[in-house]
Amino acid sequence: MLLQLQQVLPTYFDLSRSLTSEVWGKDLSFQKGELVKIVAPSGSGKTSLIHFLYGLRLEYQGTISYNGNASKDLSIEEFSKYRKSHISIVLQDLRLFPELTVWENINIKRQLNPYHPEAKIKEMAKQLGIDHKLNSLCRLCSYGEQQRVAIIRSLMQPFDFLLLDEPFSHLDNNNARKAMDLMLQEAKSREATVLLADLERIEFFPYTRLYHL
Ligand SMILES: Nc1ncnc2c1ncn2[C@@H]1O[C@H](COP(=O)(O)OP(=O)(O)OP(=O)(O)O)[C@@H](O)[C@H]1O
Repeated sequence: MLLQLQQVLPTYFDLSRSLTSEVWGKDLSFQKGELVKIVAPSGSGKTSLIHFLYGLRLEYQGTISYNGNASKDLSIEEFSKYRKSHISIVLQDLRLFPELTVWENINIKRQLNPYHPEAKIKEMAKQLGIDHKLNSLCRLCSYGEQQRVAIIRSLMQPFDFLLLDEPFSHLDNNNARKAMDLMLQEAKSREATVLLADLERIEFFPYTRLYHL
């Protein structure tokens, strides 16, 4: 399993951005199992990069390919089918269903392509300290609780790549570490690559490769 970025640059960035960035405009490839940290100050394009990698937006020049297949060459349906088994994500804005419960939000994702049995939802919720919220509507949960819901939801499917956009921004260090441990354990069991884009302050991600955006 291989992820390659070739000369990727948002169409709305000046070419000069690739002179200072270790990612924009560069050729990079990531193998299965790598832990990649992308340090990205606000405004450097962190969310843009994560959206491009997940195929949510295509306003970039250059090529992003999974296993040699350029994602821009796939139709929306083809890429969405590919993601269901190969790429999972925690988006910065989470995109939970506010009118569904915590349990429902997680289980909807699980049912699309189950990697874990239903019982795992409760187990993970307990591990991250939100088991008492399983029957609450998501819109009534704090943002930090919702971040943990999005994290657990991302672990319900099979994946080779886990994309994380500031997943711990509303968590205290203790809860962030627990969430990180769970994600690392899940990634390891799938031999998956984790790509974490965040501000400098995440100290405890045991990255194998580090880039400045
Ligand atoms: N579609 C677009 N068209 C034009 N400019 C855009 C577009 N999307 C993002 N930008 C601009 O690109 C820059 C990077 O945006 P992005 O959201 O990727 O940053 P970020 O690094 O994730 O920031 P933050 O950490 O503050 O969330 C910003 O200045 C933003 O206004």
